[in-house]
Amino acid sequence: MNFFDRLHDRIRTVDSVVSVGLDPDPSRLPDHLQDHDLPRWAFNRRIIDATHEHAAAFKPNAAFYEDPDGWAALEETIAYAHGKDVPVLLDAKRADIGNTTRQYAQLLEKADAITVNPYMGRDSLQPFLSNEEAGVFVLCRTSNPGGADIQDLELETGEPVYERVAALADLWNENDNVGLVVGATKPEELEELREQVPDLPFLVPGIGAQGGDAEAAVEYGLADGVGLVNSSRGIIFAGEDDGEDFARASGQAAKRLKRRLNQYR
Ligand SMILES: O=C(O)c1cc(=O)[nH]c(=O)n1[C@@H]1O[C@H](COP(=O)(O)O)[C@@H](O)[C@H]1O
Repeated sequence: MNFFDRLHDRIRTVDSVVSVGLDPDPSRLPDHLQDHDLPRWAFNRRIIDATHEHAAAFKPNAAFYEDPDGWAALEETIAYAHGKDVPVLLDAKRADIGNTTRQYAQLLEKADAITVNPYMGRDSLQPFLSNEEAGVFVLCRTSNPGGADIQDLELETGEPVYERVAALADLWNENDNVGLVVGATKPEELEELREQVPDLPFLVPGIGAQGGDAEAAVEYGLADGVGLVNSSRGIIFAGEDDGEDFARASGQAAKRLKRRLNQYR
């Protein structure tokens, strides 16, 4: 079954478009987990237990796992999320020349979807795009201030680079498996892009810790009701000062976000 069909079912089941970002910054993990063999996995397991009922997806960012223990923690995390029937979007932002990107594409043997970087063009994404089962979210207009440096540059045609990326992603969507990443900090761009590519679901990060616009994220992020609005630190570190009880606040934060976003659906 295609990723977006699975995501559609998951959104219906939990009545939520919340993506819970699993970005377990080691310096912020609770003290009592530091002695665990794999503290990031111990942390994620408790976060998953507390939040899965409100999660349309979990989104681990690969940056928090790129070391031997990290990969082990990531594998455990993905398997555990799948055990709770929650799809996993690996935020890896990958792409490279053909033989290299074919290796990267193996990441999709574990995760259900991935974020990719369009900078190197279609062939650098082909192994991801050819995987009909997997979701491929193409970075389009990112939430960070420096996103403007390249993405907002005007082309000879007058369109900004991010709009060209959206048009290309639409062309690359031969298997109905492509979405865009558009930051909630860019509500006007979200609106324009929704009009430009009405069929592509968006992953919208940048609410919570980055202060983006939750209403615009929902109003423009969803295509036929399908899309994801992500919060990472705002959920997983909600109980940072609560010691052993830290995960309860995460569950509450995920539920609050779900309700807030549902007001706009
Ligand atoms: O691809 C992403 O998910 C992403 C794109 C973007 O434009 N901005 C952005 O913040 N992200 C990711 O979304 C998450 C945001 O985390 P919080 O700011 O803690 O909610 C991080 O994992 C970022 O890497």
